[in-house]
Amino acid sequence: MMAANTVPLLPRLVSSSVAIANHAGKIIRDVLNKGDLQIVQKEHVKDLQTEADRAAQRCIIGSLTKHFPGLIIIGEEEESSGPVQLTEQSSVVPLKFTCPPHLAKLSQEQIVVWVDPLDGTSEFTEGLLDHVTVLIGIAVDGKTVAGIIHQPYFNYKNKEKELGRTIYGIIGSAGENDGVVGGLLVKPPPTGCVVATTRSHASSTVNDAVSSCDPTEVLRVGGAGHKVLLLLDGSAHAYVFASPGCKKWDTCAPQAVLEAAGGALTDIKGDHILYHRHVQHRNSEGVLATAPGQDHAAYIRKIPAHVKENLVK
Ligand SMILES: Nc1ncnc2c1ncn2[C@@H]1O[C@H](COP(=O)(O)O)[C@@H](OP(=O)(O)O)[C@H]1O
Ligand SMILES: [Mg+2]
Ligand SMILES: [Mg+2]
Ligand SMILES: [Mg+2]
Repeated sequence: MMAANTVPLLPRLVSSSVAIANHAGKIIRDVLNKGDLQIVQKEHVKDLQTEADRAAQRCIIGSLTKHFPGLIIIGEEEESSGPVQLTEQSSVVPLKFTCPPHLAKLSQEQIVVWVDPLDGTSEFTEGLLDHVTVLIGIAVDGKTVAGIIHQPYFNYKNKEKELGRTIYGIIGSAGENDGVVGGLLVKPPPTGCVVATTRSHASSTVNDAVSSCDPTEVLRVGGAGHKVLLLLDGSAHAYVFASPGCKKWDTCAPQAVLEAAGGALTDIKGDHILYHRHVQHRNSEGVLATAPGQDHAAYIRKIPAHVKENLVK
C-alpha cells in the first residue's frame, strides 16, 4: 500500500469526505432520535434549518478543516455554536478507484468544497426521511470533479437491511462502475419519460418546464441529491427545476456523481454550472439533469422560451 502522503490530494480528500459524510449522517439520525429538531425559519416558510443541519455542518467543516488545514469550504448554513463532533482519521478508508491523471497533481488552492450538510430539510421535518442526503462536492478550477452523496435513511423502512448508503464518484476515473462507487447504476426504461421535480418549492414556471417534457409520470420529491439518485437507480429520466432556488451546494456533488456515471447536469439553458470560490451561490438559471443514456440537449430544446427568459443571471 502507498504511504498516505504519496496518494494524490484528490483521492485523499474524497476518501476523507466519504467518512465525514457517513459520520454526518449518523449525527442527523441522532438529532432526530432525540426528538427535538429546533427548527429555525431562514428566508421564507419553506426554507428551514434544524439542529441536524447545523450539527452535521459543524462536523463536516470541522473535520475537513482538521484533515486539510486551509482548505476553502463553502457550507449552506451559517456558523453555529454547539458541540462539534470530529471524524477520526482512522475511519477513513482508501478509495476503490484511481485518480484521473489530469487531477493527480493539484494544489489545495485550486479546490473549493461545497457542503450541503442536509439536503431535503423540508421533507426531513415532515418525516419523508429517504429524501434526505448529505452532499460534499469538490470543484477544481471552478468545475465540479468529485462528489459524495450519503443517504442516511436509505432502507429505513426495511429493518432487515443495512441502514444508509454512500455513493461517490470522480469524473473520468476508472474502477468499480466506471468511477461511481456504492450505488447500483440502472438505466431508466427505454420508453416513457419520468420527470423528477421539487415537492416543496414549485411555481408556475417550474410546472410549465415539467409539462413541456411531456412526462408520462411526474415524481414530486424532496432534495437535489435524492432526485439525482433517482436518475442513477433508473427511477427517473430527467430532473427538471426551472427555479433560481437551488444553490451551488445542492448541485456540486450530485453533478459530479451523475457525470461520473455518464449523465449530465446543467442549468435550464444547457450551460455549465461553475463552482469558483466567488461565484454567486444561487443557480439562478435553474437546473436540468438527465440520466445516463438520455439525450440531454433534447430536453433543453423542449424547455419553452418564456421559462428560459424568466431565469436570468
Ligand atoms: N425557493 C427556494 N428557496 C430556498 N431553497 C430552495 C428553494 N428551491 C429549492 N431550494 C433548495 O434546493 C434544494 C432542493 O429543493 P427541492 O427539494 O425543493 O427540490 C433544497 O435544499 P435544502 O433542503 O438543503 O435547503 C431546497 O431548500
Ligand atoms: Mg436549506
Ligand atoms: Mg440542499
Ligand atoms: Mg441543506
